[in-house]
Amino acid sequence: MAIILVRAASPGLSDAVRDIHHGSLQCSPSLPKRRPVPSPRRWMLCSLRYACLGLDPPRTSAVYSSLAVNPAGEAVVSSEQKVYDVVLKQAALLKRQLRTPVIGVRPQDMEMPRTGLKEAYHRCGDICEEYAKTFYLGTLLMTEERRRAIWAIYVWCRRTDELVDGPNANYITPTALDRWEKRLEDLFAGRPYDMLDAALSDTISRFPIDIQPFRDMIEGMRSDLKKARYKNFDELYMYCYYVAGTVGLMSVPVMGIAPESKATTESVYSAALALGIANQLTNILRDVGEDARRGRVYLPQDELAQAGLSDEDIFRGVVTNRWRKFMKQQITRARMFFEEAERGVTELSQASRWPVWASLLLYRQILDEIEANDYNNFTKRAYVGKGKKLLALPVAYGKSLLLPCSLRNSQNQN
Ligand SMILES: CC(C)=CCC/C(C)=C/CC/C(C)=C/CC/C(C)=C/[C@@H]1[C@@H](COP(=O)(O)OP(=O)(O)O)[C@]1(C)CC/C=C(\C)CC/C=C(\C)CCC=C(C)C
Ligand SMILES: [Mn+2]
Repeated sequence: MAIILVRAASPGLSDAVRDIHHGSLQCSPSLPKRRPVPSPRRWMLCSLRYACLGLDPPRTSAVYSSLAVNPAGEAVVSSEQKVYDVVLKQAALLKRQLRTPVIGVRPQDMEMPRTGLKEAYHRCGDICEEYAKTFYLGTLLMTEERRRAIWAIYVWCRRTDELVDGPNANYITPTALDRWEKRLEDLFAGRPYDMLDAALSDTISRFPIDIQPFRDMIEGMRSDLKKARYKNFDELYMYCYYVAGTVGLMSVPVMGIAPESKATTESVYSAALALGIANQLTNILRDVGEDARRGRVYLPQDELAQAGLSDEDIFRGVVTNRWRKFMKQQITRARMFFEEAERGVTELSQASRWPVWASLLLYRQILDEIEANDYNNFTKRAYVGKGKKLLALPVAYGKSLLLPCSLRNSQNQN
């Protein structure tokens, strides 16, 4: 049996990789079963996305409908529908837990003095500041408890990403990810392995956070280990949910919904999911050249083919009119997800809105920079300059003062 210790020293990100590499923890991951629930709203959204892009929705893929037919003629559930089921489940859990708060493992019950916990959160804040300075600044406006919780979640996500994207990525195996998942289960059970885990363990005892988005992020890292191509947008959507949509779902219970908001919990979760998807699509469009040099093409293969492009064009890295046209479509789609997300930000509790607006505005500007670079994302990294970054902060602050959309709409109706 594994003995789990809370380490006294403060570990860095690379320690996490080493720990799970040398650790002896095992587990058999079990993904929750998903139920196909056709939803007219999702169907409309998906078909709209295709129509606006001027793309033919491939008949063999399930992108534009909640239920579709695969090449073998079987009915399949689209990724958007599968993920929407997760959204519904998370929203239901949040509503239930807010009605009957469960007393979890409180910090005082854990075998770590309060000063240790303080130090753990402090370290999470430092890591967050080091890796995501603007976002860290935004969190400073949040209440202390929420800010620390977001730092702890950020650090867990960053460590998870670092496993497959960091300097030791070549040594990471599916077994190592299984061990990371076992560690996750342990910290959810109040048995953190190190001090950074302890901060998250404390956070999940204070906020109604579910384990599923965390498990799903690890699943995304598993897929990164074995998959370097995406047949269509349906496959890419699932990947984006795993590695980024999950972040949105993890964050909502901490950020909180404004007490005056009239929006449904599901719609706020949907917006959070959309922001994660939008960010990840943007990240993929920014990093086309960098990813290609690692042998990875995240862009949907069928859409590349429809545009008369192939992997070879990407490896060659020459900006042609075909490429520009293709990129315009991809950018349009990413912007649609940002638009969907915008509606949800205003529904968050007032103090949480600023960092989310800031990150939305800043990340979306990367798309403008790709355009400004004449779509050369092969050799030029789209980068938002300091001036524009600084300007986004007061704009985000102004937006965070607006009343929730749901309230404005209901006032207009009265
Ligand atoms: C305020 C805010 C943004 C809170 C989220 C904080 C948080 C917990 C972030 C974790 C991010 C993270 C480390 C994810 C791991 C996987 C990963 C790296 C995903 C990519 C992020 C960008 O990273 P970067 O540019 O550094 O990429 P490289 O590694 O260099 O390639 C992603 C593109 C995804 C990030 C996704 C989000 C930040 C989701 C944000 C959504 C919300 C906070 C929900 C807000 C609520 C509503 C209602 C809209
Ligand atoms: Mn990237």
